[in-house]
Amino acid sequence: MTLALRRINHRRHVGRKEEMQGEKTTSDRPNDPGHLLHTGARHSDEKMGQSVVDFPVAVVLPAGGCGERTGLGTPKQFCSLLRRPLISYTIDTFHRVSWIETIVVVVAKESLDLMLHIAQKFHHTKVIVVEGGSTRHRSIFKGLQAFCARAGAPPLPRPEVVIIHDAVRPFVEEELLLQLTLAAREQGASGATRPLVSTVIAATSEGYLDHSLERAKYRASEMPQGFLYDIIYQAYQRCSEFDFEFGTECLHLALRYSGTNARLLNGPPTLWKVTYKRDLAAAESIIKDTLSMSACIISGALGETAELASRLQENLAAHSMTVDVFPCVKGKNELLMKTRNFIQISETAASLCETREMVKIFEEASHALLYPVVIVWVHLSMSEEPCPTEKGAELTTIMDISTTFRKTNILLYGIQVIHSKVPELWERSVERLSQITAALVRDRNPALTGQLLQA
Ligand SMILES: Nc1ccn([C@@H]2O[C@H](COP(=O)(O)OP(=O)(O)OP(=O)(O)O)[C@@H](O)[C@H]2O)c(=O)n1
Ligand SMILES: O=P(O)(O)OC[C@@H](O)[C@@H](O)[C@@H](O)CO
Repeated sequence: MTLALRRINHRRHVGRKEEMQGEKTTSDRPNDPGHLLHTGARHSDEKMGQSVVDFPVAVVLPAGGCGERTGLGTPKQFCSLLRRPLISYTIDTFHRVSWIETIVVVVAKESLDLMLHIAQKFHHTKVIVVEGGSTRHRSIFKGLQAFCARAGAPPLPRPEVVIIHDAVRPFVEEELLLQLTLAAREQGASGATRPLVSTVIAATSEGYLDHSLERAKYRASEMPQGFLYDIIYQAYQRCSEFDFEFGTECLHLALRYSGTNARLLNGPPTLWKVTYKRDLAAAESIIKDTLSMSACIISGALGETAELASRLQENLAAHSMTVDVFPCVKGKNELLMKTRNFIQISETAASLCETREMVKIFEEASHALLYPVVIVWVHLSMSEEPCPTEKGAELTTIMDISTTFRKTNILLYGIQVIHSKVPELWERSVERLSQITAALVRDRNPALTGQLLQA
């Protein structure tokens, strides 16, 4: 689908002076990042969702704000996490849901071209970009209007259910989307909620406590939210200027203007919204956690490298990494596509040819397009005095090919480890190798690519 750019009237976003939203809620269950991002295998939910969602579903992602509360010059939805804009992570989650047909992204006029570029660069082919409004509600309404006949642009197929989700909430689960969609189809509206962390109080105009609310009776309203398209569209058609300007709750509009009481669903702690600068760091940390949970060691067939592979596998488990070991990756393309971290152990630089072969498969499949792939090349030197010229040659090779790989988001690191005959020295080297490898996989720092580190 070509990306259609709809220039619908637009006025600049004027920062709303809303109460600062509460902090991210504390986790009432382990914040397991593993399921948040589709970093490899497709989810079985997609098949399940496809069987029950036999009606058209679309998404509207309001992304027209300027992110004033981050204090950054770039609107937070376009700030990079692991060299990819935050909004692309949110889009990708919806993009992978097979029963979602269209994703309307609503951005400020000055971000239209940038958003189109992001959609094209990261293959977000379900995306339609429209111009937003001066407030979030106005932007959402612009997004909904993309499904109506508009002068100068063909309307999009009208969905039965529309999911509205803040573009700056990157961690949303497909299972929740399915529940909200089915609830919205049945009830007319549905929304995700979380327990309140702080108590809500009302202040007098002089700045004193007027009263506080009984926290147990209230919930925090999060996103995503689902609506029968006609319900929410009618609500926005009837929405007052005050609500357009100062409102923050779509569920309220559905109740007030369409008489629809939304069904409320408990959402996971991952629904938090990136609001402040520190939330960007938190989001990147969660993405790194997700990407560094598993790895594949390619050990070659030699006894020494296989033995080191097994030691490394054991030690990386202590870094909460699930590691598979294979002598080679020939014929394992499916495995390659599910893995983001590779550790190649060899006694000679010749194995870098196999690395090149692996990277060729990644490039053909655009495997590293959305998430960086890490390759740690471990050179096991059986000689206590490695030959300096050989080491120099290896370093040059590593530096050369890592520069080429980085262009396709593949990060190649080198580590040399000397197989000392002194057991204590060898043990220490293996431990250091494990720590360096775990750190390289976890941090995915482009600055260290092409180096030959010493374990
Ligand atoms: N005129 C606006 C204002 C906000 N949003 C979007 O609504 C979502 C939630 O809003 P918020 O977190 O408040 O974003 P900003 O308005 O950008 O933040 P700030 O209030 O700090 O400026 C964001 O994805 C934001 O881009 C929008 O589409 N159009
Ligand atoms: O006020 P903000 O623009 O930061 O947040 C908008 C929404 O995310 C917020 O109102 C949720 O509680 C959903 O209704």
